[in-house]
Amino acid sequence: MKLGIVGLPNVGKSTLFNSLTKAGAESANYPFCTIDPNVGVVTVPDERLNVLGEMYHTKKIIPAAIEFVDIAGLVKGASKGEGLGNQFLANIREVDAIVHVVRCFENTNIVHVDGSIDPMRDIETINLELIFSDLEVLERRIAKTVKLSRNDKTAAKELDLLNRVKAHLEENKLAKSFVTDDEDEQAWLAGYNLLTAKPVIFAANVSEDDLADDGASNTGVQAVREYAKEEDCEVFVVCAEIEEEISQLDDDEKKMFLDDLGLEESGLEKLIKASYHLLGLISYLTAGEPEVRAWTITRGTKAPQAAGKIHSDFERGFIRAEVVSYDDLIECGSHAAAKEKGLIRLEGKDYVVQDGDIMLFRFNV
Ligand SMILES: Nc1ncnc2c1ncn2[C@@H]1O[C@H](COP(=O)(O)OP(=O)(O)OP(=O)(O)O)[C@@H](O)[C@H]1O
Ligand SMILES: [Mg+2]
Repeated sequence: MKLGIVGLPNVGKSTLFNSLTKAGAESANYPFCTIDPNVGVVTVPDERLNVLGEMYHTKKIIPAAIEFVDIAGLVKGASKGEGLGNQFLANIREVDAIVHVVRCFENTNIVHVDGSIDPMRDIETINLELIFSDLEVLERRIAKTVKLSRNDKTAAKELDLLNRVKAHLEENKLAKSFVTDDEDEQAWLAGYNLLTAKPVIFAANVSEDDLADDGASNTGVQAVREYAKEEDCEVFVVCAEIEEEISQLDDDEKKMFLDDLGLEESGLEKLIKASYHLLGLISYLTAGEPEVRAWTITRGTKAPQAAGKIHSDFERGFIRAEVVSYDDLIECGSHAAAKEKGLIRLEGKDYVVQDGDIMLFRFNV
C-alpha cells in the first residue's frame, strides 16, 4: 500500500517526505529538485503499542508501516509532456492514494512557479492535469470499445459507461465523484485505474505562525477546507519546515517542542494516521514478552487471512483464534484477568478481525 505525495513544484513535498521518513531525500529551494520518486517506509504511530509493551514487559515494539512516494512536481501542461509531465503521471498511477501538498505559506524567498500564493488555483492546476491524463486513458479505451460494441452487448454497455465518465470529467469533475450502483460498471471503472478516482488527503503547508490556530486565520487554508468538504476529503494543516526539525529530535525533546507550540500531536502524526485510514487499513495486535506488534490488514479481513500476514502456515492450518479487544484487555489489566471474566473469545474462520483486536492463533500443519 503506497501513498504518493503530489503537488506543484517547490511547495514542500520533499520537505514533508523527509520529515515523514527521515530519509534525507533532497529538498531544496528550486523547482524540479526531485526527479526520481523517493520511496520511504513510514511507521504508523499507535499509542496502544506502548501501553501493551508495558503490560507485557516487552522487549520489542513493532508498529505498522505504510509507504510514501515523493513524486516530482507537476506544472500546467504536464499531461502534454510539460515539465516532468508523463513520468510524473506514471508515478501517480502506481499509488493507492494521494497526499496533495498545497502551498499556503507566504515567503518571497521561495519561488512559486505561478508567481503568487493561491492554494485553490494550485489545486485546480493539479486537478486539471490529472483530469486530462484520465481523459486520454478513456479516449484510448473508447477507441478500442467502439469497434467491439457493434456486435457485443457487454462492450456496448462498457462504451456507454466510458462516455458517461468522459462527460463527467469534461465538466472538470473528478472520477471520484462519479457514482454508479452497477457492479459491472464499478469493476470496469476500478480497472481503468484513473488518477482522479484515487482517494485524496490535502496537506495545507503553512508557516510556523499559522500552526497555533490550525490555519483558521489563513484565508488559503479556509478555501482549501471548504473545497475539501465539498469533495469529501480531509485537510491537515502542517508546517513541513517545522516537521523536518521535529523529526530530528528525540521523543522528550519533541514533546517539549510541541508543548511550546501549544500542540498535542504533530501535524505529521495526524497525517500518517489519516493516510492509513484512507487506504482502508486497520491493525490487529499481537502481544507477548518477546514483542508487541501491529499487523496491517484491510477492513473486512477474516481471521485466517489475517493470520496469514504472520505466516502462511497460520492461514493454511488455521484452527481458531483467541481474541480480546484492546479496550477489554486494558480494563481488566491483564490477559489472565480478561480470561477470568470470560472476555477472551474463541473465534472461527468466518470471524471478521477488528481494529485493535489482540489475537492469538491456533493452527496445525
Ligand atoms: N511551511 C514552510 N514554510 C517555509 N518554507 C517551507 C515550508 N515548507 C517547505 N519550505 C521550503 O520550500 C522549499 C521547497 O521545498 P521542497 O524542496 O520540499 O519542495 P518540493 O515540492 O519537493 O519541490 P520539487 O517539486 O521541486 O521537488 C525549501 O526551501 C523548503 O525549505
Ligand atoms: Mg521535491
